Amino acid sequence: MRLSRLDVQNLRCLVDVRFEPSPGLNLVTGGNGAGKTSLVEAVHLLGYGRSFRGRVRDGLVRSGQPALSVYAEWMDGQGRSRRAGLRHTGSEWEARLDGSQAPSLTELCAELAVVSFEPGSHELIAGGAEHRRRFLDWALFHVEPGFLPVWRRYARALKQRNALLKRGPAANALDPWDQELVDSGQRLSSLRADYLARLEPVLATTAGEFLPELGQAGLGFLPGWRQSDYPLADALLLARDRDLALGYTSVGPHRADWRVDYPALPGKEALSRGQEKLTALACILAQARAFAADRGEWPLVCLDDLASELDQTHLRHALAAVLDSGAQVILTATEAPAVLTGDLAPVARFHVERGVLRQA
Ligand SMILES: Nc1ncnc2c1ncn2[C@@H]1O[C@H](COP(=O)(O)OP(=O)(O)OP(=O)(O)O)[C@@H](O)[C@H]1O
Repeated sequence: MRLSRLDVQNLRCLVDVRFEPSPGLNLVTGGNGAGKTSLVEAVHLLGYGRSFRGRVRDGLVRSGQPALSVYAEWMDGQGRSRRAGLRHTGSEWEARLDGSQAPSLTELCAELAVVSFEPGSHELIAGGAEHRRRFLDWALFHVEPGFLPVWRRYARALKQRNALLKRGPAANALDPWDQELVDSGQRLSSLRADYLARLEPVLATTAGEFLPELGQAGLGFLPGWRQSDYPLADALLLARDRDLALGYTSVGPHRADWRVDYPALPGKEALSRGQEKLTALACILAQARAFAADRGEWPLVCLDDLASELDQTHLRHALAAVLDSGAQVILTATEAPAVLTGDLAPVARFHVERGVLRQA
């Protein structure tokens, strides 16, 4: 995946910016509030339909403007030129992919694979399970063609079941939706478990590069019900009275989670903030490596403000790991990190000031 052009209009402080990154390492420097993260958010928006700082309606559109727009051109793994554009008002959007109307944002996001590490990424380890489910489902969305239909079936059945639970129905009205949840949920869960099993050795290698002192990292999957005790159908039945009282479905794959285990530590609570960040970075890079192994090309790697998150040694390891693979990287920093002055890789330099980007 090689981004060659990114045009951004009216996204936070970026009024009208054109970014033409090189295929390798791109360093974007600028002072606080200059617009570095906004540039990375523009890339992320095309890859995820949202920012890592929230949804478009949460302040992504420049104040006083009706909509933002982002346009990108890139080369995919098969050497084909691709282009995509998105205009978003915060509530409504229109998107084009290779010159045609994109029927859904999902379709757009399936084409441009992006992984981002940013100052909030430690939430992947320290935050709620929704961060980790999103991480897991992003990977499956890109590498497992059967995932999206199953995920949609499950989400629809869950919505219907929850609506019935809120109304306090006759219990047997739940039966067809329980069956649908079981059929799609078991499949969803086994796709997630299989993916984590494939990711585990990649994570062990990657985490070993950053945190060798913690021993070999392992991954534990928590499917969202006590799978080792009973199947999902029984879990739903057993939870039915509680679900009726709560008004929502309390067990199932929508409550799934996963965790990173280190033999040297009793649990994730024992990680320092820096170790949380390094573990999150290892997970994100492992995910990108696993993506590359499946798809034959690396996703675009965005590393926002990485130098303020890591010490120089870890920064060098992280950049070397990504750049050795030939991935395209967008790295932002208030100042050029010292490790970039060595022989790491050729660097294309850009500078942003009050929302105006220029090649440095
Ligand atoms: N909706 C908006 N409309 C206009 N300006 C905005 C909007 N949201 C944020 N901003 C401004 O855009 C800038 C955001 O910059 P950004 O977060 O990209 O900075 P940065 O270069 O990453 O800075 P830092 O180094 O401090 O993280 C800030 O100056 C902020 O005040």
